[in-house]
This record gives sequence, structure tokens and C-alpha cells, in this order.
Amino acid sequence: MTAEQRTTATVLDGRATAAAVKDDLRGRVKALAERGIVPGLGTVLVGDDPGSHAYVAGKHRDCAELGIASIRRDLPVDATQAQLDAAVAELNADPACHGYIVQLPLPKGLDTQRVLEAIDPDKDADGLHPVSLGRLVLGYDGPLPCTPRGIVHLLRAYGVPLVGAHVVVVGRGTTVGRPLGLLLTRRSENATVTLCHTGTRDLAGHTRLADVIVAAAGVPGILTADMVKPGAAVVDVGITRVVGPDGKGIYTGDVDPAVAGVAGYLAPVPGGVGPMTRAMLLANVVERAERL
Ligand SMILES: Nc1nc2c(c(=O)[nH]1)N[C@@H](CN(C=O)c1ccc(C(=O)N[C@@H](CCC(=O)O)C(=O)O)cc1)CN2
Repeated sequence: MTAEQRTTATVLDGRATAAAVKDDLRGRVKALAERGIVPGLGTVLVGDDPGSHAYVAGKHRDCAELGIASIRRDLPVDATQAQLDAAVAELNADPACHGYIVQLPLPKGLDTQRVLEAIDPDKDADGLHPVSLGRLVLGYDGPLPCTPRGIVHLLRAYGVPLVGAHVVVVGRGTTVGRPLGLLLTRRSENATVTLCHTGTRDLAGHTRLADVIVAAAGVPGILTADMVKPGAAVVDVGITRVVGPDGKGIYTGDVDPAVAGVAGYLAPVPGGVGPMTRAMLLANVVERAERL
């Protein structure tokens, strides 16, 4: 491609799209309040990781903005498994809590699988409980993992075709890559998915064939411009915290900035998938309150 043919990708604006989702939810929260129901979102946060603290604070700000009740359980970095189990049991029993999340990753020494399994599947706001993921595999209704749900919503909001499209997902993690593959191959989305990872042989050979690429490997810059078919839609899900030139922490994505010159659409970091993840968490909680 010559320099003249280069375009700048249309930005898939996660902030604007999340704001529209939140506007819709605000009305639904109001309708619930008229029936005497206040949806409640709980968070369990262990330790002092600055990123996790910022994400949890953002979730509680969102709740305040929409009229959702916030229930917050913060535990110290040296919390024991028994203390964490107790916080989870407490939220399972709390009728004011319609759904909650345990912020990941947990500090070393705590058992993530055990904690996720201890969450009442009916209160699984993250859609990461084995029962929720099993429902996704089987195509049953249930809470969907927030980031994959947000990605599909964002692509749809911009009219990016998914039916019959070839989507290459780079990253097989349980929060994003693996469930996204399941979501995109449901009959309603009907995409064809190739699930790659950092060990994939000839990764570029796969990505160059894709109509849509989702980069969720957690490796800054893993997707470069030469790996993208001109006009393809690219979704950056990487959130690696690095130290910026001014010594402050900044987030960097998996997509090299030069990709914007080749792709047709680009969901950037920040401002793409992150705000959608937050909005979908609120949607999962409001939907549970509505079902009740
Ligand atoms: N229990 C969970 N833990 C984690 C999840 C999750 O979905 N459930 N995902 C991530 C963290 N996360 C939500 O918890 C999250 C990450 C990033 C953002 C976000 O909005 N990012 C911004 C950039 C950061 C900023 O400017 O503040 C963006 O991309 O625009 C939201 C949520 C891991 N843990």
C-alpha cells in the first residue's frame, strides 16, 4: 500500500458507546426504583494494586451516577483465604446485593478458582463463574463476561459486520479470549473464530486473513501494521501498566499505533473496550434486578 492510499481508522469510541448504554440503564434503574427495587453491586478487592484500586473506584463511581447501590469490601494485602471466603459468603447472603465481583488478579497465595466457585452463580456479575461460562458454552441465558460482551456491543454499535466474518482473537485467557470465541460463534453473531495465542505458529499469517482482530494477549505492541489486512476492524484489549516518560503509570495496549493507518476501525486503549467493560458490569446487575 502506498502512503497516499493509507487511511486513518474510524475510532470505535468506547466512552461514547458506554455513555449511551449507561443512559439506557439509568432509565431502567429509575423504573426499578418506582417499584421499590434498588439494584446493588458489590465488589471485593484484596491488596493495594493501584490498577485494581482505580478499576474498583470507577465501578463505584458508575453506581453513584446511575442510582445503583454500592457495597464495597476491601481486604488488606495479607488477607487470609478464610477472610476472603467470609467476604464472599457475606455478599452471597446479602439481599441488597444483586450481583458482585471479586477484582482480579488476587494477591499471590489466594486461590482464584476457589473464590470464583464460591460466588453464588445467581449473583455472578462478572459472568466468570463456571456455571455462567458453562451456560455460555451451552447457549443458555445467563450473565455474560463483561469485556467480551462489551466488545460485541461496540462492534455492533459501529455496524461492523460479524455474521460470516472471520474474527481472529489473539489471547486465550478466561476473562476475554476464550469466552469471546464462544460469544462470537453463537447463532446471533455467527462469526467464524480463530483463537490464537502467543505460542501460535505464524501468528501474522492468521491475523492477515481476518476481517476483525481482537488483540487480548497482554503483550504491548504484539499486533503490528504488517499483520493487518487493510480495512479490517481491530479491537485492542491490552491493558498493561507501564511507566510513562514522566515517571507516572500509563496504560499501553497490544496494538502498535501504526495499525491505525491500515485498519478500517480501531478500538484504542484507552477509550475503547475499558469503558465498555464497566458499562456491561452495570448491565449485568440491572438485568439481574429486573429478573427478580
Ligand atoms: N473481576 C474482574 N477483574 C478484572 C476484570 C474484570 O472484568 N473482572 N477486568 C480487568 C480490569 N477491569 C475491570 O475490572 C477494567 C480495566 C480497564 C478499564 C478501563 O476503563 N480502562 C481505561 C484505561 C484506564 C483509565 O484510564 O483509567 C480504558 O481502557 O479506557 C475498566 C475496567 C482485570 N480485572
